[in-house]
Amino acid sequence: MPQLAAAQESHVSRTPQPNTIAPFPAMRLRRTKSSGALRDLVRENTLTVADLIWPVFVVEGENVAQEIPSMPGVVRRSVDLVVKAAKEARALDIPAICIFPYTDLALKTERCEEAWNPDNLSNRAIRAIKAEVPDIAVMTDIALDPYNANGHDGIVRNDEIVNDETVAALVKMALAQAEAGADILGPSDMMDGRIGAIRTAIEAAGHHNVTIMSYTAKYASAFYGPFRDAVGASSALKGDKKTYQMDPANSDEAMRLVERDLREGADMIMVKPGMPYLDICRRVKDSFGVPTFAYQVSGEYAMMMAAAQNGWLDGDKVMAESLMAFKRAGCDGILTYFAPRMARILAGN
Ligand SMILES: NCc1[nH]cc(CCC(=O)O)c1CC(=O)O
Repeated sequence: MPQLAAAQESHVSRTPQPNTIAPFPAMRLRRTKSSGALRDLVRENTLTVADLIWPVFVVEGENVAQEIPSMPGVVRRSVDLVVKAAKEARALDIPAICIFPYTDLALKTERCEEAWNPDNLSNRAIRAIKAEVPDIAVMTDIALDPYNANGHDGIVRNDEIVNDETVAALVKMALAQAEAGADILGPSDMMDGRIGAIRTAIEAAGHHNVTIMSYTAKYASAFYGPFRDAVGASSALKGDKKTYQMDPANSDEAMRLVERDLREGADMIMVKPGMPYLDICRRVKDSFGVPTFAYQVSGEYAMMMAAAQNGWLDGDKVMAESLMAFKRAGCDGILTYFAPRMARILAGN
């Protein structure tokens, strides 16, 4: 068991002691289910709008909203419309928005220089949001894939994703994002040593309050397919990401990664994808008691939307149930494309 403090939060599960179970009919577990009021009283977890982080896709242009066929209801927005979306999100009390750029093919290179361009699409979006909606937290993604001719999260040399050179590039990318005004940096690259390197660099640059939410337990998953369409990385990617993202068969390894990232300076930990990895969320929360987040990824969103569009599932209900499941699993918050839709329902409209 890692040495970091054991979790004491209310949402940590506790097993009832055997002597609290009375024999039937002294105990009828249906009693506390017998009305809405009673169910409200005994509910163990709550989902609120404060739990939601909204991932949005940014594209060049003005007044542009492009549909993404594999993510019904999600669009790529030009910077002006991203600012508008941030305003809407803030009006709904969504605390954070996360920026993902769709990069023009012409800007994708093998050295990925566009990633740390202070005026790249992502950094322009961050600046524009912070200028007009200063009280929404802006989260970023740190990985080279949107800028990489190879589609990989790291620099590729002789068919290898080279770790240390990639970390140096990620540090430059992180600094440019912090400089643009990002509140939460989200390293999603899965290189070794990146959290420590980024933390050291942003401290040295004076960004003491810039937080890091590490994509710590990020699995090599087939559930990212629609996202890669959304950011235009599907066609670029050669091979797979198994030499850096986690093996879906592993769970102990995730605990080692969490401990490492916390020691290197991560403020918050993320598990990704979400629904197939709720056991990992629970282990992280129980073992470390630190701010724990899950990313309900594009493929999870696409599955639910496809079934709802066919009339096979009730879209609103599966959305709400799936998000509550993250709270039950110990998460403090969820990155979800459903954020505005869920927020509207939580607000009662
Ligand atoms: N490193 C980039 C990144 N950041 C978030 C996602 C996936 C998000 C989603 O599927 O919704 C990915 C894709 C990948 O690793 O291939």
